[in-house]
Amino acid sequence: MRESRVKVALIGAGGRMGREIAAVLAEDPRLTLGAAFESPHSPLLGRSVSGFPEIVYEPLSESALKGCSVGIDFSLPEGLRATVDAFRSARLPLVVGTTGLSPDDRDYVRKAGDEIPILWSPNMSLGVNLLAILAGQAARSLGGFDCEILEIHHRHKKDAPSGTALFLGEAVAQARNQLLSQTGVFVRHGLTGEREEDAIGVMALRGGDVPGDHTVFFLGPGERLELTHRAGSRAVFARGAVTAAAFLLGRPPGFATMADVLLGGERPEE
Ligand SMILES: NC(=O)C1=CN([C@@H]2O[C@H](COP(=O)(O)OP(=O)(O)OC[C@H]3O[C@@H](n4cnc5c(N)ncnc54)[C@H](O)[C@@H]3O)[C@@H](O)[C@H]2O)C=CC1
Ligand SMILES: O=C(O)C1=N[C@H](C(=O)O)C[C@H](O)C1
Repeated sequence: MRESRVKVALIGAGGRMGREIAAVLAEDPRLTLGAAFESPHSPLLGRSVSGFPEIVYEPLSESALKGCSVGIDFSLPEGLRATVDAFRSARLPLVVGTTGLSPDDRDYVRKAGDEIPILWSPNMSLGVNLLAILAGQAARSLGGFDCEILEIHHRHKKDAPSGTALFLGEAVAQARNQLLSQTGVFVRHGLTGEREEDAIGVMALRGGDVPGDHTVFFLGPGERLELTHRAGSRAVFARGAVTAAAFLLGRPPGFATMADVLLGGERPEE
């Protein structure tokens, strides 16, 4: 029988998230896997993808994108610009979940929205995107409280703090009319002196197989508020990524976030 489902090009297909997304696509009624891209140095090249015996891991190329209608990237920042360029040339929409991006990388992704539908979000879960809104509201309501953010991730995570922790910090900073790049404190060690009043501490723990925990603390005189999100497994991120890919299909060029997909565009600053 001819495959009628929309084909997805998956970048970072052999990684933890890539494999999780392939598993979601194997069950999805509308979208399926069309191509599985891996690093040119990956030992997986040439091997079949689990659940898709006809598809082998290969390095990204424009010719291999043919037949695919949308891309999903969960890889590393190093290769991201080349991936964005390939999707711009092919005029295909792209979902990016990769974190650890520099401010310039983020601008590069955003700018691609002039040419293709593109979405970047450091966290594809509904709960975290709502948490960013709640954290912004709390920051506005709890003037004078100190804000600290703590994240915990598995031992294999390569970037710190997590993209989500930075996103939450940006939501709090924005609600206070500040910039996280100016008020964020990412390390404390030794004789640090007293806490700066406007500081937003963003701290990372690593260990075990934790899929992703984030807590935003508001610490005030005699009381504290803790807003926590815990991902039960990576499946929540994978399902979110596939939903985002379906969202981009048929849309005009533009930059989107998961707030557009899951919350009708409601963002932390609103
Ligand atoms: N936005 C979200 O909801 C989430 C984002 N992430 C982020 O996704 C990224 C990947 O996470 P994991 O899957 O845990 O990492 P991983 O290290 O298991 O997988 C990354 C994969 O990308 C491949 N890769 C590297 N360079 C490549 C290139 N140029 N072309 C194609 N493939 C390439 C690697 O060989 C590896 O297989 C990280 O930045 C992580 O923080 C992870 C979970 C959720
Ligand atoms: O690397 C991970 O695993 C995760 N990365 C994302 C991040 O950096 O925020 C999202 C999620 O928490 C899992």
